[in-house]
Amino acid sequence: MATEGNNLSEYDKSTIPNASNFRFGIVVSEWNEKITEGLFQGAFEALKEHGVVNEKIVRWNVPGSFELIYGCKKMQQSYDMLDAIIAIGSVIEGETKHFDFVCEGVTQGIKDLNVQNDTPIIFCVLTDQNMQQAIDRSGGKHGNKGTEAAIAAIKMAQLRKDARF
Ligand SMILES: Nc1c(NC[C@H](O)[C@H](O)[C@H](O)CO)[nH]c(=O)[nH]c1=O
Ligand SMILES: CC(=O)[C@@H](O)COP(=O)(O)O
Repeated sequence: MATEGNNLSEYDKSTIPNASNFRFGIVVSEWNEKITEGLFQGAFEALKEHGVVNEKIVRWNVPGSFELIYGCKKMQQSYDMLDAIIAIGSVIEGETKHFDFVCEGVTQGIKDLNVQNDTPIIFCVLTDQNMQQAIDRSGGKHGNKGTEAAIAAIKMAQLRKDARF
């Protein structure tokens, strides 16, 4: 298992650019709220650790992970000064195939937004078989995917800035 043996929150802090001049958006799904709030806290704290002030972080909530697509699209359109956006969700498998369609839909939708628009969107959507797997990846024994997503957002913001010249 890719995450097994690794910790989502561990990284070499010396390799991360100073993010104090970047602005970030975070769109958070309200489904499995305890998980998504844990992911948000991981992302928020990592951004702050690398110099981002509260005023440079915009948060919107959406009902579920499928709505992350529309929420991120509108954030791209509404805030052209954002350097990157983080999409946070937690999809947990149930009895039916709905899990498959939600996961595939949000994956493809966020991919499309990255292709069609210039503000990068980081995919911080957990797709777990059960609640324990989600707990383990949102501040539990495997670390916090929100932290990983924040670092990815900083790196992509820097790449986007460098690519302009
Ligand atoms: N079962 C989960 C959902 N389902 C809801 C969908 O995301 C969507 O809000 C609904 O189909 C209306 O369009 N969402 C999650 O984020 N996590 C789940 O486990
Ligand atoms: C990902 C989902 O929508 C899923 O949790 C819904 O559960 P079920 O498949 O049992 O209806």
